[in-house]
Amino acid sequence: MKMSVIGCGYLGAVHAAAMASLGHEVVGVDVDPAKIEALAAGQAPFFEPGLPELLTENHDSGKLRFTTDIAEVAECDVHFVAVGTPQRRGGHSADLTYVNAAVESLLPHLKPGALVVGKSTVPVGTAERLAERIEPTGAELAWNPEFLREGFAVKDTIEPDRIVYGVRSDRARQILDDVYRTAVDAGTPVVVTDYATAELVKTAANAFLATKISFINAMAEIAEVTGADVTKLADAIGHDARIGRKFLNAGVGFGGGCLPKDIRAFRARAEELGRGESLAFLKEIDEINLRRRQRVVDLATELLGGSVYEKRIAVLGLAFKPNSDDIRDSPALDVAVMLNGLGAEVLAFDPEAVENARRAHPQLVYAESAEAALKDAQAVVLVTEWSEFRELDPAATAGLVAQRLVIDGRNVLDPAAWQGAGWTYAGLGRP
Ligand SMILES: NC(=O)c1ccc[n+]([C@@H]2O[C@H](COP(=O)([O-])OP(=O)(O)OC[C@H]3O[C@@H](n4cnc5c(N)ncnc54)[C@H](O)[C@@H]3O)[C@@H](O)[C@H]2O)c1
Ligand SMILES: O=c1ccn([C@@H]2O[C@H](COP(=O)(O)OP(=O)(O)O[C@H]3O[C@H](CO)[C@@H](O)[C@H](O)[C@H]3O)[C@@H](O)[C@H]2O)c(=O)[nH]1
Repeated sequence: MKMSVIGCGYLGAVHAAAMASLGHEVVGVDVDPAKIEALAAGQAPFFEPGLPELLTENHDSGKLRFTTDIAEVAECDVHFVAVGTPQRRGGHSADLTYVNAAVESLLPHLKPGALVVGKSTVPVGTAERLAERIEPTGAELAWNPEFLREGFAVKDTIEPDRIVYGVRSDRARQILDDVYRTAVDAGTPVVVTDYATAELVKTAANAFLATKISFINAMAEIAEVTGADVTKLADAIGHDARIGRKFLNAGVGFGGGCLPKDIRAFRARAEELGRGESLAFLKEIDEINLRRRQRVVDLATELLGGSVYEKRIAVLGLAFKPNSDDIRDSPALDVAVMLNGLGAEVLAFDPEAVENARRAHPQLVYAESAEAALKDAQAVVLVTEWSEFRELDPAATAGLVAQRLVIDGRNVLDPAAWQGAGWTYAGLGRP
């Protein structure tokens, strides 16, 4: 099948490459010439495991090409819309400028019978409105939210755990079945529904995940004043299959280009719909989450004798999570910026995110390696749980620092091992 992917960011680039590897003929379109230039040369413009291989493979087979010229999509039967829906400046709602612009740019190039497929995360009601623009051209709209996780994006796209179609016709459903033939034939659950439900499934899923993380972080806050261990608590409640252990890792909290903005936009949309009270709890979820960043800074202050001013602090991690170079709303970067703002001599390192962090925060000092960041540090703050940080040897690391103080913002180090090597260890919600 011939298809286009409009918007080749974290979601769109992976989607385009994955669709090509499933045998489709794909053209990826983006308004950013630098991104398109990299992708057209078979290079991933961001860090995502498995993406470079997929791009090279499909580039060589001729199944995948990239362009900034929207007119090149005219032959396509299916058009995925995967542009960004960031938080609106100065507000909480989603900025739909890019979705609207992408759809408007597509309209003159849609052939009758073409299917436009919304993948971006949008406020409920958006698809209904966009359909009014698309249907007069003889094309149709479907909403097909995406659930991939950064760091696992290739696998999540090729082998999703479920597929959701919001459709208005059986024909649209059949086209989507053909798009996802490999997964459908492998028995992947497919939920076929209307636009509003499809849009809501996505925001509800992210709201639930955010709630689960903030729930355990609220337990961490209680653990901190009672001497309890939130990691043991998570293990114990997680053994209950109705609760489950996943997404119960307490720490510096959630960030990234999705969870924070999606819960805010969901709440804003509920307010517009006159149901603000239904999602009022998401404000608490957001606040608990942001408090955890402050908690790391407060711990550093307390353990460094009441002030971080002119204290040398190694910050390990800048990306919002490991296996990603994404720094959007990153708790790790936020902690580095807060410490720096308090006058600490921060030396930050991340295996993949330094370049992005440097562009956003040139005032920070970045190290070339974890060892370089640790050198002469008076405190070590681990805020993104890359495996190279989890595997640090406390005895060897002790030789690099000026003072053996580690704040484990992700609760991934073994407190006994670090304490055994002479370190003061502080986790979040664990003694
Ligand atoms: N990143 C993820 O893991 C993920 C997962 C599921 C859903 N989503 C959703 O997918 C959407 C995209 O997210 P992302 O993380 O890829 O964002 P992103 O900012 O990385 O990418 C968006 C891309 O769209 C391009 N763009 C903007 N306007 C355009 C236009 N008119 N025509 C063509 N291209 C245009 C931008 O240049 C950019 O490359 C969002 O709605 C997000 O919530 C993201
Ligand atoms: O127990 C946990 C699990 C995650 N996190 C943090 O939560 C954030 C989000 O993690 P994750 O959900 O793995 O990352 P994303 O790639 O942003 O994926 C989320 O957002 C995507 C975009 O909407 C969805 O497609 C995915 O299904 C959804 O998991 C990160 O900062 C993690 O460090 C925790 O603090 N504790």
